[in-house]
Amino acid sequence: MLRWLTSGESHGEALVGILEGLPAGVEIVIKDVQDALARRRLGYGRGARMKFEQDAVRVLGGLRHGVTQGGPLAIEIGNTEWPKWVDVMSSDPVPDEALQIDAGTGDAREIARNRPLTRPRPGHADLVGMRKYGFDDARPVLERASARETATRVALGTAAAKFLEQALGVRLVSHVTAIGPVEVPEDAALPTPDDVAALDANPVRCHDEATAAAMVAEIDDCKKAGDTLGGVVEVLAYGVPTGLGSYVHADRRLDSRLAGILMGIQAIKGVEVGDGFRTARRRGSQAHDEMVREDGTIKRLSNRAGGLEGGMTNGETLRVRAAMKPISTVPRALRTIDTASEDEATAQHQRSDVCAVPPAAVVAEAMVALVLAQAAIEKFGGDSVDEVRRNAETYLAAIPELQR
Ligand SMILES: Cc1cc2nc3c(=O)[nH]c(=O)nc-3n(C[C@H](O)[C@H](O)[C@H](O)COP(=O)(O)O)c2cc1C
Ligand SMILES: C=C(O[C@@H]1CC(C(=O)O)=C[C@@H](OP(=O)(O)O)[C@H]1O)C(=O)O
Repeated sequence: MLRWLTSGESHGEALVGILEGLPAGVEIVIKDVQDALARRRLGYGRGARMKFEQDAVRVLGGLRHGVTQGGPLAIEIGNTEWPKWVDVMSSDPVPDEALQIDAGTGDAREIARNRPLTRPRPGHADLVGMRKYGFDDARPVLERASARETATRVALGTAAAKFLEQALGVRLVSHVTAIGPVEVPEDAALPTPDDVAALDANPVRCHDEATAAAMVAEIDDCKKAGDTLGGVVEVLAYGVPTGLGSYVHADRRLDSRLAGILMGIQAIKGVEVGDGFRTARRRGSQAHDEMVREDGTIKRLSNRAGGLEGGMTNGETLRVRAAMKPISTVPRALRTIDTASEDEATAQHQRSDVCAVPPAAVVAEAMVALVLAQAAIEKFGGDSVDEVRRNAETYLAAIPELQR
């Protein structure tokens, strides 16, 4: 069984992630995690914080000499913003004076940091979190609801992706298919693992050059207007063995597990598998993937299902999409209320991303890697990479000739 947990706040000292159940023998070095985190920081439209903060990675357990040992993998990502937040986010109580900055002479940013947040921002967890956990300050809500936490998911997802590649030859690709109203044409070629370096280098992680340029222009336009944008990301997994997931029960279906995990990313509001909602508008003859036998093996004439039938991988490329809502902290401040008075208010905005769709693609890729690794370990078992590989080969070799 593969499971994971994350802990930590956006402006706390560090985030921590634990991945338990990863087989021994996965080759991974700290630089792999740093590189993955660097990819998550990329993207045109990201806010000021991405420019000055670094992800300070430490591996605290589970890895020895660049090889996983079978025990829980523990990764710490230090927030280099921490020195500014030592008092506000202190785990031990601090004297009141530590948080009181002179309103006349103090630094405006510091005053804003220290003051209780009583103007909940529409689109964020602020108001409901205050009600639910009994806070009169939205600070603790936003600290944990923040997508800063996705850094930990990407770190853990890196280990899952290394396992998938080394044990099964699976390779993942993530890209952006829409930013606001600007979309990649429906018939555009899908990126492959060979395109990953070019996607990393593209400012909006888009495979189609003309669309990428239009996306950048849309972000510029939106920024000028004091507004924010969402979009759509797609994750592709190449080389996934057939038979991960199951049709026998709802919670064992791989499509339900992928949808759940992708919806668990902050700001994701919809998930599509394969052609997704477009399939619903087609007739059956145009919706499914016909099979023919070619050179002794089964070949599909299309991949509209996105590599999933009956909640199981069918051996075709896995293809899932996630739709992200526009960033909630809108510079052109939205109306809100004040929980400390009856005054009308506008939501606080200091700094924020205008568009975080490119990093959301990297986060979605990490989440798909974790779910696929989990499903692969369930299907094949094994305590080491070699054992998982052997078990997978034996299973695949036992599939009757006429079903291959
Ligand atoms: C990679 C990433 C970066 C984000 N950056 C911001 C940001 O800078 N400002 C903001 O208001 N929301 C940002 N968000 C979105 C918020 O965290 C999210 O809208 C908020 O948690 C509420 O969304 P929910 O209703 O889906 O939880 C980001 C989301 C992701 C995935
Ligand atoms: C720090 C990250 O993303 C943050 C996610 C986020 C939010 O509200 O979700 C708000 C912003 O942080 P702040 O409010 O401190 O400016 C982003 O920078 C990150 O992705 O590493």
